[in-house]
Amino acid sequence: MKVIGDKLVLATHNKGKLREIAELVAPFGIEVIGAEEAGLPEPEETGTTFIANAELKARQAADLSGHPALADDSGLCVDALGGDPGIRSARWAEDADGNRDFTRAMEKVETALQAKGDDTPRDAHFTCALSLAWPDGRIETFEGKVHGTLTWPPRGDKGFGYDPIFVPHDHDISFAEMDPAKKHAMSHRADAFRQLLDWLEAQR
Ligand SMILES: O=c1[nH]c(=O)c2ncn([C@@H]3O[C@H](COP(=O)(O)OP(=O)(O)OP(=O)(O)O)[C@@H](O)[C@H]3O)c2[nH]1
Ligand SMILES: [Mg+2]
Repeated sequence: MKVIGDKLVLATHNKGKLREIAELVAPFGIEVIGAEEAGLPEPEETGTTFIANAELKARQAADLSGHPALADDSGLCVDALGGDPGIRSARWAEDADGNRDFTRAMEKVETALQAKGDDTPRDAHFTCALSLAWPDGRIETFEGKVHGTLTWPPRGDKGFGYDPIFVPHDHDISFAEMDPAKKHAMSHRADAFRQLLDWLEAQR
């Protein structure tokens, strides 16, 4: 693909995301390198929006690696919790030592929802900002979403993160019970990726 070239850094340290993005990129025959493989540090996510954090991760990776870099900032936004955990979705899973445990993070979400009362709506969405940065300073960012409801207890062992409690609209199984190809066809990440592809197509 001409605008990208033949090498793309996937600027994420999250193995679940890395697997999903590599699968989305696979049909285009571009060689991908993960952030760890490229020896990139994990930047502090100081932005206050998904877009700002995706852009800072992509910019740092492109500058340090000298290759175009694609970064993803994403999270679960729960309506009744004012959009939390939102951009702090990874941090909600961390203990005092910074180790992540998503069983605990899902329990935190459920506890916060139950504290609001039995009739509290369980609507939620995932957001994903994908940012593509080039070493020459160009940057393009796209934001995708998928809406659904939260189920309890967690169901399924596929996917990653909060997938076991998220049931997308018009479905009755969680993202973690779904065949990965099916999640890829409808996820927030797939939505953002489709917009990125449309933009790339228009550049040719
Ligand atoms: O169930 C899920 N299904 C998904 O499809 C999904 N996408 C994102 N998330 C969660 O949202 C946070 C992102 O945080 P985040 O963007 O900072 O990523 P991260 O810190 O894990 O890696 P990096 O890309 O920053 O290196 C992390 O907690 C993820 O588990 C998801 N959870
Ligand atoms: Mg992160």
